[in-house]
Parts: sequence; C-alpha cells; structure tokens
Amino acid sequence: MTIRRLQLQHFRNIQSADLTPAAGINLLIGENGSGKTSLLEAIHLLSLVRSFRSKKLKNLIQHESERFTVFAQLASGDDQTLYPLGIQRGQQDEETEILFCGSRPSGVAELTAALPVQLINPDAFRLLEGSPKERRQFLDWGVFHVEPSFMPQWQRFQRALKQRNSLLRHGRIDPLQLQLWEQEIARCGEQITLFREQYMEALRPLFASLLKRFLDVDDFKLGFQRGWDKNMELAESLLASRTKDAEQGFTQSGPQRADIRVSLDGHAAMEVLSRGQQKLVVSALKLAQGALLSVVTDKQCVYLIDDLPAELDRHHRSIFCEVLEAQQGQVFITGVEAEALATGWQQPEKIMWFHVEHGQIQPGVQP
Ligand SMILES: Nc1ncnc2c1ncn2[C@@H]1O[C@H](COP(=O)(O)OP(=O)(O)OP(=O)(O)O)[C@@H](O)[C@H]1O
Repeated sequence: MTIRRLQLQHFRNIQSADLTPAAGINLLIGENGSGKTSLLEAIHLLSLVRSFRSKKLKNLIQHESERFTVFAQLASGDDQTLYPLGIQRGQQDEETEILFCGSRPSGVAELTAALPVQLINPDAFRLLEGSPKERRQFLDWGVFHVEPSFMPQWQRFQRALKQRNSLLRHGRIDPLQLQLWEQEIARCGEQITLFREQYMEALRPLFASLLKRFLDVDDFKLGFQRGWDKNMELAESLLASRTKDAEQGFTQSGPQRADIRVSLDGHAAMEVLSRGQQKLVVSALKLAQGALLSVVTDKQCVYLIDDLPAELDRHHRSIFCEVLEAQQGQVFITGVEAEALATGWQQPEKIMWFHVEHGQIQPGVQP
C-alpha cells in the first residue's frame, strides 16, 4: 500500500503536520535538525510500531506534550478505498493505542504486512558489519512478506526453543522432555530454513543486477549460513550438542543462529569496500527485497531513504535515483540541500518536494 495522507501531532519536533504525498518520489529538504528524519520515523512506526532510533516510544512524544499521534490513510494501487491507520502514545499510557480500519490489529504483523517499509539511512552499512541478528531481521522481513506460513512456524519454533533452553538452564536433562521439544524445534527449524533458502535463491539474481548497476561487479557471493553443521540434520545436531548446550544454558546452534554474508572477489564486503560502496551494497540488498516483494505478492514497498546524498558521489546518486524511479513504489527521501537531489530523475515533473523547517512541513516546488 502507499500513503495517501499522513498527519502527525506532537511527534518529536513536529507539532503538527498534514501531508498528501505523491505515490512515487517525495523529496524532503531541510536544514539539520529541522525534522526530516522524524517524519521518516513516523512512517516506520506505522509499519513496525517501533522506532529506528529510540527504544522507548515515549521519547517520540514532543517535549512538554502529553501524547503523539500518527495517522495515515493507506491505499492500494488505483483502488479508491482508503484504509485508515492511527497510532497514539501518551506519557502515562501503559500501551500504545493502534487502530487499523476501525479496530485493533491482531498484532504488529498485520500492519507490517499492510505497509511494508524499508529504511536506508546513513547507518545502513551496519547491516554488513553489525550483529547477525540484524541480518536475520533483514532476511526474515523478506521471508515474512512472501511466505505466509513463515510466521506461524517461527512462533512455534521460538516457543519450543524457549522450553528447551529453560530445561537446560535448570539442569533438568530429562531425555524424554528434551526429545519432545527437540522434535518440534527440528520440524519447525528445518521448515524455516527451507523458506529462508528459497528466499535467498530468489533474491540473488535481483541483488546481482542491482549490484552490477551500482558497483559494476559480477564476482560477488550472497551466502547463507543456516546456523548449524551443514553435514547434519537439525535433530541430530541438537542431540549431539545436548551436553555442551547444558553447560552454556542455551541452545547454541539452529536457525536462531543463521546469518547471511556478502563477499566480493572472495573477501567479506565490509573488509574491502569503502563506506559509500557499503551503502550501495546494502541499498542493493534492500531494493532487491522490494523488487522481490512486488514480483511475488504484487505489493509495493515504501522506501524511507534518509540523507540519500551522504557518502555518494554524483554518478552514484544518479544511478540510485534511476533505480528508485524504476521500482515504482512510494519513496520518501531526505536531504539537506536541494541541489544534491535535483538531478538524476527521469521524470522530475512527477516528484513532490517538501520543505522542512523547524518542525513545519510544507509542500513546495523545486527550490
Ligand atoms: N521528543 C522530542 N521533542 C521535541 N524535539 C525533539 C524530540 N526528539 C528530538 N527532537 C529534536 O527534533 C529535531 C529534529 O530531528 P531530526 O533528526 O528529525 O532532524 P533532521 O532534519 O533529520 O536533521 P539532520 O539533517 O541533521 O539529520 C532535533 O533538533 C531534535 O533535537
């Protein structure tokens, strides 16, 4: 879905904003600290009910205010039906209030499925060098959107894993009980891994063609490590590691330890690439996910690109703009200076410009 209208109240430094964005490219220009990232944060919140820079949602409430509200009207393609989505959080509230199409959603997954959002910000390179957990989140975001059975399998897997870990931690090595949970872990874990492998298989060619455009490289590898000994089935691996796991008090191998790795010419990408090149590799991964999403499900991903010009030269900025325009989803791009974002577009007349100043957001023409 795309965002037809977006309204914010008391969100970070934005007291009040009401935007009608374009279904394609939206450019937000403003000085440092004007509120551009805050707007992206609000859209991210609508999809995942969490911020990409604060652990506590209360931090998003404007100082001296009681609560924030983020409200959007979502629409799918040319469909005239609007799907209202609102999120509110107060200083005193125990819970975040969410209403989607007039009722409380069954879970965050319902919002994520309705509004798939991808963020590319100046920290994007961290996906390559950060913890495997971030890369698993990246991978599972994609699998979740294209494979409806992934989520229930993942939940069952997590429940069983928790039970096994609890038995191990309490030193209760009752083989029968362990076997029960290990069977469930193995059943769901093998299935989750199959979904992940199939997903990676489908992602590779899309990633390859984007990487070719961004960096002009052919010799790359997008590897997937499933999280346990490749010569064993998961059930065998769990059985073999019981004693070691009991010593540690948790399960050390399985899909909860999976990882992905990008290498070029046989070297890990993060070790041989510049910061700008790493940003392009991560962008290629995220754009490939969006492309795969639309091929498999017909859904479009909303892209949030914070400070697009950072670390990129003019040539690579242009390629980035062309790629974004071609993927036809809704995109919100921020930048400090309009000149850095003014060129490289094939259809500049379709772009919507917004000026952000001291928390005020106004539509405008290209400066
Ligand atoms: N809860 C809050 N209430 C009021 N203001 C806040 C709150 N949290 C952050 N701010 C302020 O909001 C301003 C906007 O921050 P934001 O990161 O959105 O700016 P930006 O336009 O993206 O800047 P940059 O170009 O430097 O990345 C900052 O000055 C920040 O100090």
